[in-house]
Amino acid sequence: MFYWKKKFNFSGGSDKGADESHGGNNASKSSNSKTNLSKEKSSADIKKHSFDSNPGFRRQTIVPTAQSVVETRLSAEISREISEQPSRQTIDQESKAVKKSANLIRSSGTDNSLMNSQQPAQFDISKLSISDSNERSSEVLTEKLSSSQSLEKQVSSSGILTLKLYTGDGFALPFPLVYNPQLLSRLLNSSANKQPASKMEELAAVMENLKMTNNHNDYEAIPGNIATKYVPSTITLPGSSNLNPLIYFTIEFDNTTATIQPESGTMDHPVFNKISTFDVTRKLKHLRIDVFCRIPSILLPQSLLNNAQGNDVLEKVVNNQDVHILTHNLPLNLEEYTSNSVRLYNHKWIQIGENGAKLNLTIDFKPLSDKKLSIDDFELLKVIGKGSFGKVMQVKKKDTQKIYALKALRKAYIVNNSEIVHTIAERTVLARIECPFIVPLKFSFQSREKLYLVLALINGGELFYHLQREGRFSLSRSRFYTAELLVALESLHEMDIVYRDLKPENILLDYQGHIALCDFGLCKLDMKQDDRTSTFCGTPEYLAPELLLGHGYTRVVDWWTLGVLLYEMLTGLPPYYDEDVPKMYKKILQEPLRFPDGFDEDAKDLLVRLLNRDPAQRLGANGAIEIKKHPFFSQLSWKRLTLKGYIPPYKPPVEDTLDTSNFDSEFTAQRPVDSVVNDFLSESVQKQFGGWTYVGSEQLDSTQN
Ligand SMILES: Nc1ncnc2c1ncn2[C@@H]1O[C@H](COP(=O)(O)OP(=O)(O)OP(=O)(O)O)[C@@H](O)[C@H]1O
Repeated sequence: MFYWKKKFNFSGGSDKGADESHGGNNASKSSNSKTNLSKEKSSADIKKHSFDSNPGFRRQTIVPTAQSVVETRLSAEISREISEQPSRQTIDQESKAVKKSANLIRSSGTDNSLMNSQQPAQFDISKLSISDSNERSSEVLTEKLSSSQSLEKQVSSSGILTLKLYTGDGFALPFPLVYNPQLLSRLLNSSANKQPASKMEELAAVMENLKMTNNHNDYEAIPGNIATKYVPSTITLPGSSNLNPLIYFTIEFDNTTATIQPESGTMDHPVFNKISTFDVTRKLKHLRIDVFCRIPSILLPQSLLNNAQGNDVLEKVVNNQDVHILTHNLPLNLEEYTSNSVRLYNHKWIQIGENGAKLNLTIDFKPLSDKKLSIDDFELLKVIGKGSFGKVMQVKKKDTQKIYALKALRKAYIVNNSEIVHTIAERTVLARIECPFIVPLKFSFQSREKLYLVLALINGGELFYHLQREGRFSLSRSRFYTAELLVALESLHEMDIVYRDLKPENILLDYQGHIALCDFGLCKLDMKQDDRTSTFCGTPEYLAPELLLGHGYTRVVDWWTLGVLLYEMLTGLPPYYDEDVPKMYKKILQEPLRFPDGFDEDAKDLLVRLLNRDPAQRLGANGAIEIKKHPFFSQLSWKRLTLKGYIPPYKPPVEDTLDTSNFDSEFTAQRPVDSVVNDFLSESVQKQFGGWTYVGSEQLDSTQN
């Protein structure tokens, strides 16, 4: 898409030094050498950057700053112009500039033929509301901290879960394999765990038998349930000394995943003898087990290869992608165990598939006292991204060997940019929320200079990166992501949290291709159904009209952004995009919503309703359920979706948790260090970070560490 090409070439503005160690809140964002626009940069600044050869434009979030107030005024002025109300008599220095921009916009000319549902809402714009500066005051901070303190359970829920996986049995493939004795015997012999030659003889007899019973002379396919008995679980491909698993398992707890590959055995009967540990910081009810196969297409019968098109599973094999075989949620009931170590399963055979597939395993849970963590408890592996206030690294927790994402934030920058409230809000939201589509916080801790968030590592890449590569997504893929995001936003709203910054840049894909929403820096807490706020923040392309008009908005703004995202996924372009940001704001406020020819009717209807400029009439104004009931989602079972029960339409290429190939090499090539800083912060400032620490229970401590 042209837009993506342009975005990809969007030139960064001032580069004030992105390194967290070198200061500045101007860090470039992750992926593809982001623009180095400061987080404070207004959208008016953004428009000034020319499209040239600088790769990797990511849209910048606007956070509430003095500049935002100017922006709010600008928006109000624009709407004043649009509504053709008389402009203000007295013009101060700031509003002069504003007026100039507004005139500029007017002279550019617009199409005023509005669709009915797109009529700009009639807001009273006569009085300007200034940015919700209360949100930033330290009194409010103290209030928020104490309210989150009282809201949180003071029960410890931390511990370590140890899983020992011994062996499996009864795994079948969802498609047949080629019966090519030569190829198969080569495979059997090349495998690290050579199968006895008698296996080939046995298979020949089975095939002979099948041929007879099917009365079929040229039978070339071994049925999927029989093939697995003869094909090794791991093979060494010619010319390689690496062991390649043909079947592998992922164990997922609280979005932290372990990939377990067999060490020997057949696909039907894999032998593992592997141990994996998980940090428990919340007592989830299940451990999720997924089984995948990775079959080289050479093993598919020619007749299947010829007919692979249109068959999801076969297309994956042809394209060298892994195929999902089955999912099982293993009950844990951890909430029953708080003080004693317990063996939950003892060498037990667990039935995990309908057709007799089972696993033999042991699971132990050991509660831990809430030990405070420090950076020394982690091995720093790779830099994977940059946020505005610091970098994000892939790390290994030394005791459990689990891989996480660690976000380090420098306190001095947070204080200098009056971001304490938003930072604490991010940590609070992450600790409270239990939604499968939101990246969970595992731990948070602090030093005198820095704050640290330890998050599940989501390594399938940003949705932004995938959309950028592919230009647009298919209808079913867009529907899948929209549905999972709808559930994520719904769970935030249920906790009276408004998200405010939905965009592909803040959405990660996990190793299976499910959504994980990240970056909660713009969330606002305690926003009940009809509560209003007026902070001017978000991302220009995604700003809702009521937010632009600056007269207060409710959490319904999130449904507008969901509409913008769906439109962008389907067309490759946000609905009212313009290079010139003030023009874009004007379009958001008044331009009709247009669709390309042949646009799906249900999608169109949903978008018209989500992108309704009147928040009171917008779909979702009465809760997420309204959106869930729309015909666009009629084929979905929301229950199944919420259990991650649908196989994602796209599986990112992810080997295991160590795999960082979906992150920009600009970051992964950097040396992972926790930079030493010597900022001095007074005790009273330090106190404001008192509630940061989290090790599984809401320990809102008042001490430094
Ligand atoms: N849990 C995670 N797993 C994998 N990558 C992550 C994770 N969290 C963040 N990242 C990567 O690090 C980048 C920066 O993180 P994030 O957006 O949270 O920082 P930020 O400072 O809040 O950014 P912003 O400047 O948008 O406020 C993300 O874009 C993403 O690529």
